[in-house]
Amino acid sequence: MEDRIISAHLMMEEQTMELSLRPRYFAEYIGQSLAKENLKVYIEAAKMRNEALDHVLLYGPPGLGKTTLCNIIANELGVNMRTTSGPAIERPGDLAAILTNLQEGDVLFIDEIHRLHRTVEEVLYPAMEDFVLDIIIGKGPSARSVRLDLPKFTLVGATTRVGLLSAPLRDRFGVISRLEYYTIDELTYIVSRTADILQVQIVGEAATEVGMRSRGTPRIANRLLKRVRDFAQVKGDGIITLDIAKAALASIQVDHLGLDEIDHKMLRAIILSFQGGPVGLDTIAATIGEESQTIEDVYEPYLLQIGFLQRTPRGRMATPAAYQHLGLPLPASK
Ligand SMILES: Nc1ncnc2c1ncn2[C@@H]1O[C@H](COP(=O)(O)OP(=O)(O)OP(=O)(O)O)[C@@H](O)[C@H]1O
Repeated sequence: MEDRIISAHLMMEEQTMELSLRPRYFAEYIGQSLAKENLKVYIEAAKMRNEALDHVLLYGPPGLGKTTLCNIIANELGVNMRTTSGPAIERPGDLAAILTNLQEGDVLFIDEIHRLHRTVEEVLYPAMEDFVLDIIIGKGPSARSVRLDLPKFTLVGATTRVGLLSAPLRDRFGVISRLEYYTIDELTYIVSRTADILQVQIVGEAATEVGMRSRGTPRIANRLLKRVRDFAQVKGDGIITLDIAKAALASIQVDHLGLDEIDHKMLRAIILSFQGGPVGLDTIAATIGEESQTIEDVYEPYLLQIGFLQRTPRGRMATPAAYQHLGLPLPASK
């Protein structure tokens, strides 16, 4: 019981920390210039017309700042943001309750929107398009449909899997933005900014080192920084130097490209157990004991991005660069 209370307390601490690290306005949101500049225009235009912003779909790998960007959209519009997620809305009635509680102009954020139930999705179509809700009252022959007007709201959907969105849902978003991996410079800046907020001193080279190993992802950059800070506190004098950063990152098994134990296990499995592939995702998942979905959403996109993995119709293949990174000899046939 006590453990549960402590872990709940820790979770709250973690969440509060997360909130304070989140940029609140565009000016603090680093990178993603294409998405950001376009959104600024659409927001400005919507404000000038005194209208709700068109619905926005944000997609890209986890941790790139979709939730953060949605927060910023709401802040810049000066409206409230309601947050929910695809799997949390179990029945059409749940969605109806959320929609009828919105105020004019509000932003409704649906994370993992690709996981909406089909029946819920159908309620969402007229809500997005005409701001109405069609609800069925009663059952059998006496059932009738009642139409309710909804306040004009902006739906911001986030997904790591845009391909899984049904075409009718995707087509109802007026703005579709893809978030990209961040550059090392951007991540260095994010690390320095977070260090400032956490009131920890970090030398420039150490910030770059953490940035370089963050797989292009701010959430990972912030997580690594917190771990490096622990090492600096316990093993050093609290200041994060390059040496401390390198030693800490080596201890937590994050290599110089940001690959961790699971990336290594996955690449080794493809190379050593399946001669470099092609091998199916489920087979890889079973071999290394990870969920296929986690591999597909979290690990694979970065390995594809850095050219260590290739997706072919017959499965995943390790590239020569992956062999080289792991120090494994390339077979003559490759
Ligand atoms: N552009 C940015 N500048 C500074 N910090 C950022 C930026 N984008 C994200 N972050 C930080 O990274 C963390 C993760 O961002 P966020 O939760 O928005 O990611 P996400 O893409 O919504 O992930 P998920 O889709 O998995 O929820 C946040 O703590 C935020 O502080």
